[in-house]
Amino acid sequence: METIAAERKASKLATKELTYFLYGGEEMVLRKREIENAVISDPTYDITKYHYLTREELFEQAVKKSVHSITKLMPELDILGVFERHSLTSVIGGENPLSLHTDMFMPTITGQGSDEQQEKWLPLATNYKIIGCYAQTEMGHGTYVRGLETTATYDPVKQEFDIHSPTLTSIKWWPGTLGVNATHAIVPARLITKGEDKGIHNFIVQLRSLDNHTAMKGITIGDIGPKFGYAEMDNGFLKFEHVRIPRDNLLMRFSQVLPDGTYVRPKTSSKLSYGTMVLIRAGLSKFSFEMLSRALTIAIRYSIVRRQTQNRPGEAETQLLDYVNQQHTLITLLATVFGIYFVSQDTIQLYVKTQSQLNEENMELLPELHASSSGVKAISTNLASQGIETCRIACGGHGYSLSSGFPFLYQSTTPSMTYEGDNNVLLLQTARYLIKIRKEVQEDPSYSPPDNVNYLTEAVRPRNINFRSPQHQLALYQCMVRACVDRAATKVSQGEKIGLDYFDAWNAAAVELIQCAEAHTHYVMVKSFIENIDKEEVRNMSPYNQFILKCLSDIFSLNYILNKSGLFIEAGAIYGRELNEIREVIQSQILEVRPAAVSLVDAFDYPDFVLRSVLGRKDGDVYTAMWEWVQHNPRNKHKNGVHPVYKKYTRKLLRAKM
Ligand SMILES: CC(C)(COP(=O)(O)OP(=O)(O)OC[C@H]1O[C@@H](n2cnc3c(N)ncnc32)[C@H](O)[C@@H]1OP(=O)(O)O)[C@@H](O)C(=O)NCCC(=O)NCCSC(=O)/C=C/CC(=O)O
Ligand SMILES: Cc1cc2nc3c(=O)[nH]c(=O)nc-3n(C[C@H](O)[C@H](O)[C@H](O)COP(=O)(O)OP(=O)(O)OC[C@H]3O[C@@H](n4cnc5c(N)ncnc54)[C@H](O)[C@@H]3O)c2cc1C
Repeated sequence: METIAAERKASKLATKELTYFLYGGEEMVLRKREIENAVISDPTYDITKYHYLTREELFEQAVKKSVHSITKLMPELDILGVFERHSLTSVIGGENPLSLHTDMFMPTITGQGSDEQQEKWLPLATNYKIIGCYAQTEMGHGTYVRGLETTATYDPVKQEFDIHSPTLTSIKWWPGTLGVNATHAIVPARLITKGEDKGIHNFIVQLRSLDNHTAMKGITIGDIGPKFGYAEMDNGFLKFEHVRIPRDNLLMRFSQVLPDGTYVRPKTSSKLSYGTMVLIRAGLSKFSFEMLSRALTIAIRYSIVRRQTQNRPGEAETQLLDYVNQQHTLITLLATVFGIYFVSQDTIQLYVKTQSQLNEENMELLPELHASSSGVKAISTNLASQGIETCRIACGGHGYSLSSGFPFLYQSTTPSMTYEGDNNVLLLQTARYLIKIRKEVQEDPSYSPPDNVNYLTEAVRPRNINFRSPQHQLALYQCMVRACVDRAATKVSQGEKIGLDYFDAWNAAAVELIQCAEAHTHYVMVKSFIENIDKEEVRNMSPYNQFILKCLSDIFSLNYILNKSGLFIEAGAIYGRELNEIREVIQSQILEVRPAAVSLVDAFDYPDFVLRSVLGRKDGDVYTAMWEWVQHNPRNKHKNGVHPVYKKYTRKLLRAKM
């Protein structure tokens, strides 16, 4: 305990200043803490036995907490804003089984419902008179949205849609909040009118009775069973047998079906019906930051408290975080988590800007938003999931205990690599955009690419390279990414030249395409980090805080160059003989950050209650906490300390004559 206190005392980081920066100011932090304290002091949210609960107990407790927070805490705390709602959800922790209602059901109505439809449905949803979910994925299709099989056939006589699951594979499968709690769903289905298939459109369908919650006529519904994690979420299945809904349950902001069945196409883009997925993708980079920063808070604090091996006679055993390998592992991840933070801020800003333009029917930024949100979602969820597992491994055996907090963080983060669009598929979407921009640059000399794709016209290796220079780092990335995009585009065109059709040529280049999208997204993240720490808000910070952020930026930028040095060398950006210098810069910056490590994770401002970790306690009293935690283990609670399996099985073995 004294070690971590001593490290805090010795750290020169202005922790509070960094916390206020990360959360958007003192007022936000104080409000966050007010909400946290209200939850922590409410016995409904007690987590003492959390890790010992069964799957059904976890689910029931999660629903209880979710309903309690909606009915009691939100009114009491006058919670209205997104930040406050997020603070409440974060401190309650676990999966919020009703989250798809606010995260996807309501935003879809807001984004794709007509004014009349919003007036009808949003008050019901806001006041929880209905509970919604987003039922897009089917047993046979998740990625291929255009291939969804559920049909919505228009009947002009009754002015209704007939919603039907024509095949086994068309059964909706995976949607959260669906299995037990939802009364309604957004159902993407094939709109068929006048015998013509108009493609996927979004419909509102009632699933369960508002009187007794039984399934509506023609609906078969339930929970899909145990998963890798997500025990508190009722991911469900949903089968339609010619379910009838009124015509105006088709969300009609962009396209309509008239009473006689005439289809009115969207004036702008059919892809606006994908808008909710883009919204969630934009937010998943912030989610990735939160989950990885929690894991790092646990791992860094434990690595300061934990000592292992006496390396000099008469001296104390060495702190884990004083082993250079441990420093390299965790401090490069600290750099990564700040990289994710900055790019998540930029992505959300791009989403808001695009959304306001879309409201004026200006589609200009939509392609860039789709490409950027796809790439950033893919890379940030990859980095967070892998980073959490790395943090666990860095904490040895105790990291593998549920009491460490890592297993929950990992099982709660890793599905984000799949949901809201599989990461490979999304990176291919980013690649599609890059190849298209490159084509425009080649065909139109007057065309200037978007700022984040500027390497297509600006990539030059600087003379007398200085690896500590942000501008030089960016120039190296520009050379590398340009080469990756050229390589992928060349492979596609080579395929076409030998007579492959578009799909085969594209598919043959899939690995290079994903690689160029990944490289581009890392460039975007490095650029975001460098540009954000050069902004006035950071420049007004204490000099030491600025210095540490610059060290982290260098580490984030250079560590990727080191790990992907083959791409940079192949692009002529760096030479093999320069790798040692890069290693030395990284190592020196890690050593600069080491004394500030405990304060950097303190700045994330997670109460122990949120971390749910005996290893990550702020006071560092790990072993006491571990001993207290095991007292709750039901397996140790049997009479005389003898588990029933002894009498049932083990005793026979011990007494058998073999
Ligand atoms: C993979 C996708 C995007 C393919 O969509 P598709 O319609 O087949 O389009 P194309 O690949 O042919 O591209 C045509 C054109 O459209 C542009 N585009 C595609 N998507 C968007 C978009 N969202 N916004 C704007 N523009 C878009 C694309 O760039 C092309 O433009 P060109 O100019 O190049 O022609 C699609 O099938 C897809 O998104 N698949 C993933 C499905 C998914 O994300 N499912 C999530 C379900 S909800 C969920 O998982 C919930 C989880 C719970 C939780 O979050 O807690
Ligand atoms: C925890 C969790 C919660 C979820 N919640 C919801 C929800 O609330 N609502 C909802 O509608 N859905 C939900 N989903 C479903 C999720 O959106 C889908 O699983 C996801 O879109 C991936 O689709 P898929 O499972 O069909 O995978 P597939 O599309 O079968 O992909 C499998 C693999 O094939 C590769 N692949 C597939 N297509 C291509 C291609 N075109 N090019 C290259 N490679 C390809 C992918 O890279 C991937 O690795 C959830 C899923 C999970 C795990």
